[in-house]
Amino acid sequence: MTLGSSSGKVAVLGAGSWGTSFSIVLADAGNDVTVWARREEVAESINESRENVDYLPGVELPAGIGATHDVEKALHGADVVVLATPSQTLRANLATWAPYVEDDAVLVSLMKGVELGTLNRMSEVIAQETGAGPERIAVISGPNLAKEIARREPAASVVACADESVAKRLQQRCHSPAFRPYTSVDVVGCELGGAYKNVIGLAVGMAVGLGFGDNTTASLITRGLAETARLATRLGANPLTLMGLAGLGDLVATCSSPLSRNRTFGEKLGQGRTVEEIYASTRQVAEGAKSCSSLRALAASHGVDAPIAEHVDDVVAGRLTTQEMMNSFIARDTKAETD
Ligand SMILES: NC(=O)C1=CN([C@@H]2O[C@H](COP(=O)(O)OP(=O)(O)OC[C@H]3O[C@@H](n4cnc5c(N)ncnc54)[C@H](O)[C@@H]3O)[C@@H](O)[C@H]2O)C=CC1
Ligand SMILES: O=C(CO)COP(=O)(O)O
Repeated sequence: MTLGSSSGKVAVLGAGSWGTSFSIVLADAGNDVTVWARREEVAESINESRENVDYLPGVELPAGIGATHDVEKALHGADVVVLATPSQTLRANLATWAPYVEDDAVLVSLMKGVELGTLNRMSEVIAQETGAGPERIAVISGPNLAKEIARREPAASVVACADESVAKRLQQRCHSPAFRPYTSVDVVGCELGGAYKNVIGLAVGMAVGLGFGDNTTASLITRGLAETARLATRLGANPLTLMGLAGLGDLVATCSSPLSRNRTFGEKLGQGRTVEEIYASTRQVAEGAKSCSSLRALAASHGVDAPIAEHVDDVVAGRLTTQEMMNSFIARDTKAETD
């Protein structure tokens, strides 16, 4: 199956907030979209009421979107497969899904996390579990808060694939009246920008929860970007990617918006809630709460200094309080800004 540039069948695997919102983008761009939902009742509700009541209540889904609980049906005839589950579940899911993926279909990750244990990025997990080469693996990442995208508020994003011609065809497949994708060949930079901004979002949320203002959050955002760029460039990313939509753009959206689950998770921690209480209060994923640990380990394995990932991981693991984290940031050994 060869990737077309105008329209075609797209399978979106994962009917949470982002899988459903991105399905709207794809349908608006002219694709025939089938969303796979883990729970049968979610698929039924999308087909019958044109709404995903659990993850995107109040948003009418366009006619170009159908839903199913049957993954084989979703994948049949799809030349683009969009992966939109929580990062830590991807490997186990792909083990089941891979036999049904059409030969040559392009696999697109929307996920913003790094796998615990293996420290693999999502594109690496996809390659290992499906055998797809880099020309069949892409990432879409940028400042794309699901609820705003679902309301068709204008936004831009990055479509990254090692094969630029594939990135260009995918760009056409998801260019809608409200969604403007740019191409990139920097898969590593886009993935690490997306995963790291969640950890910085947690730290900013903690600062907000503690009652601190814009100096504190701007300092965390700026040093967070430096930390992200330090690790990403060590792993081969183009530094300019981190200054772009998948780096700075997404960092700003996440750290500024009350819609961000990661920022909200951090804010609750700053207000004194426990990690267990926060997990119990929402069914939605806050990727940074897991990826703080994998990014910390990834940075350590490459000898990269990652104080924000380290401190956030310590808070999430209960080894530090949020106030101790802030005190420790200020008390660290002093250094030059550009070191
Ligand atoms: N929500 C947003 O604004 C954005 C989210 N993302 C990323 O997209 C990915 C998915 O996030 P959301 O859709 O927002 O999460 P969500 O929490 O809203 O939905 C997750 C979906 O995955 C399903 N799921 C949970 N565990 C599963 C498992 N073990 N196997 C299969 N499916 C499972 C859930 O039923 C749900 O449909 C994350 O990596 C997130 O960082 C990226 C850009 C924007
Ligand atoms: O990735 C996102 C926006 O680009 C969504 O952020 P949260 O997962 O923190 O809600």
